[in-house]
Amino acid sequence: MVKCQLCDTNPVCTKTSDGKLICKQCFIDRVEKLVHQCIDEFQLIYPTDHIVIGVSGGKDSTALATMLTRIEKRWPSGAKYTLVAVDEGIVGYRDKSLECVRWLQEYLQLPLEIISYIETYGMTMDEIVTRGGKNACSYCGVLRRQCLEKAAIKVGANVIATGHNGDDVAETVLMNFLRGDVARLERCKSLKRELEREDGIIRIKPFSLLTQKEVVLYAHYMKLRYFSVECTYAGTAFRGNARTFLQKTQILHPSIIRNCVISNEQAKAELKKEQLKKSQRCTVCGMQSSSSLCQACKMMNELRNGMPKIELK
Ligand SMILES: Nc1ncnc2c1ncn2[C@@H]1O[C@H](COP(=O)(O)OP(=O)(O)OP(=O)(O)O)[C@@H](O)[C@H]1O
Repeated sequence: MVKCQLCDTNPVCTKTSDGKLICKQCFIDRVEKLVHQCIDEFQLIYPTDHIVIGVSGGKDSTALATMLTRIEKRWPSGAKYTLVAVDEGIVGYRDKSLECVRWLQEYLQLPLEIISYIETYGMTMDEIVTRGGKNACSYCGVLRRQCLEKAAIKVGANVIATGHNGDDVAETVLMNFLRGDVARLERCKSLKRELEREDGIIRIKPFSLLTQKEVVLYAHYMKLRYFSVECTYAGTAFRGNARTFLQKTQILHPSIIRNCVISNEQAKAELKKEQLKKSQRCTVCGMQSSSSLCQACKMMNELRNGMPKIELK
């Protein structure tokens, strides 16, 4: 039996990105320390925070909620946590993944808030798709983001934590870079805590420096129950290219994900005045918006009037 290079006791289970052969227990300990260090170094969590963790039932957010709960026990910060799940109304997909969310709530014993598109917008995602419009992900991205904010406001939270991992962030950085979208590159900086909006809701991505592989292994070794089926409406044309490139290159250079995230973090963007959108309140729903009508209200109006501007693929 080859023994773990860290504890010299248990059998080896995996190889770290810096080439160490380690056991299951040391792996769990190592990634929890990495995420704790990231939270600490970039001051992502304050003792007075009430954090809602966006949980979809998928591997990333299931691992995130589990890890934040364990980190809080190992290195108490005093922050408070609530799970929030958005039910987009996708039959055969979200209803199944919500079963995993309910399992997670039992397992972690945290409060859970479920917010749905039907109660918020009067339409399910399935219905939005039948009414046509841009590609489904564009609608879902805007509406889900707003639902998470509404739920955070409802429970009195000031922070939203999501399970985006290093691969997700690096894909977004690469896509924005290839599109030449400097304003978006600036916005996808994931390792700084700053008041993004006037209503005080802060967004944090504590898994930004973990690779997808590390998250999957963590969820596996921790025996977490999660839903691994891809969304019925997933459309990933451009993102898919960035993903394939990063995954292929990562085999030869394991540190590229981390390097990509950190390089973008440290790069100083030259933003033109017109790229800096001033935030105001939507005149219809009152949520934060860059114009007098928020993107969610605009989309819902178009859908209700049968004139979606965005094509569904
Ligand atoms: N329906 C939802 N309800 C609440 N939070 C969500 C929901 N969908 C996504 N999120 C949040 O946004 C993050 C990124 O979502 P994305 O759709 O890119 O899925 P993912 O990378 O596969 O993550 P996961 O494995 O957690 O589903 C998730 O980790 C989660 O924190």
